Amino acid sequence: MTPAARIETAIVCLDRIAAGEPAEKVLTGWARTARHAGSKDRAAVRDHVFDALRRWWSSAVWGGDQTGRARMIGLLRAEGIDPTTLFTGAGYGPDPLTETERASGTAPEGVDALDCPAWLAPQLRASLDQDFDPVMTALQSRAPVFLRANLVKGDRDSARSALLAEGIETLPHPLSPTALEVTTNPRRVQGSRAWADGLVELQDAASQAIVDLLPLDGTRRILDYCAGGGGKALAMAARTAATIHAHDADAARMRDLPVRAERAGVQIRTVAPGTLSDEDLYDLVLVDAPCSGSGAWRRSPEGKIRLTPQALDRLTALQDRVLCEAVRHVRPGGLLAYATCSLLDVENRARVDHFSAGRATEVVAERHLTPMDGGDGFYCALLRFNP
Ligand SMILES: C[S@@+](CC[C@H](N)C(=O)[O-])C[C@H]1O[C@@H](n2cnc3c(N)ncnc32)[C@H](O)[C@@H]1O
Repeated sequence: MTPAARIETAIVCLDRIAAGEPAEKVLTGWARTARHAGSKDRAAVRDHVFDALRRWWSSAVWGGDQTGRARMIGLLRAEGIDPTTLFTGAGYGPDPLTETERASGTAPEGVDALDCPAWLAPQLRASLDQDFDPVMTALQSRAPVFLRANLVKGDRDSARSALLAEGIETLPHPLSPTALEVTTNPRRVQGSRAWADGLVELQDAASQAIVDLLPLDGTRRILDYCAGGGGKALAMAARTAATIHAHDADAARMRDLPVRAERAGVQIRTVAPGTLSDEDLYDLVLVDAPCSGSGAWRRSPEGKIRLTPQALDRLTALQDRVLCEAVRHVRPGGLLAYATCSLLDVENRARVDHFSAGRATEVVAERHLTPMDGGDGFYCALLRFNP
């Protein structure tokens, strides 16, 4: 595919996404039928689409309209590239710009320039304070690729050397003693020997830092109540000999966990939803709660355009419910860790305060991370239950 043809394909995908179809479904649907497209074409189309999602509002203002075509024109203008060099109509590329398109489009201002959903700006501003502008700016760019060195199989240096031998360069990242930032060939990681042998796992550095915060020494039984794919359960298992149980309301989300645990050389027992009883008590229960994902909008930018006030209300109600369910499994004197990848106070400290009201709990540690720290935005509070 020519560079222009990749842009034309991204335009078609963006129009379907704007009409409500999920981005992943649109991209995989296109890739399945596009026999002429090689792996570099697929990656380039995906990058165009995700760049436009991250810059949903600014690209539309630069391009002068809300269409996929205007957004791609806008992205090029924002990067200082004259769109007429690619919009020529040649080689399955987009048609030349009309007179109206040439005359339209301006530099975005205010929340549009930051690609912040206008309705959410007051809440994000209040939550982030003076970091609002730099965090929103950071969320307009792609996320770095991070790995977690698996301490069961070696240390961070040995993982680095093994990756380097396969042409993958990394740098230690200060957010966690296990974090490596991939600086060359990130797309090779999952085909590498180091990954297949379980020396490293793909995991955001902030996610690793949240696990570092958990006091695992001295714990015998840990419940990961919202385990999902098990990223945090695996990171905990690499640091402790405690028994770890992984639970999720949606059992299908834990489907790959046994294979991942085997690759990592750790043991995690999955617990089917609905099978935990009130007698199942743990020293530590982690609630990595379903949330807006606003801290991870670099990685999953579609969330930024789909979130609505109603969806946020539903999420905070769900967070309250999950906390109430999970606390039944904390032993007296045990710990409950509440985490989200959200930047919003309403999903973070406000939920902890709401939950703690009238309960004999004490917040013993709390951490807020934003993309300014290098990884995703994350929040974690550690609560002790006084018997
Ligand atoms: C943020 S994700 C977890 C990510 C995971 N801990 C990781 O590190 O990879 C939140 C998870 O909560 C689960 N969930 C939603 N409602 C739940 C509930 N009532 N009880 C338990 N899990 C729930 C979702 O299915 C989802 O997998």
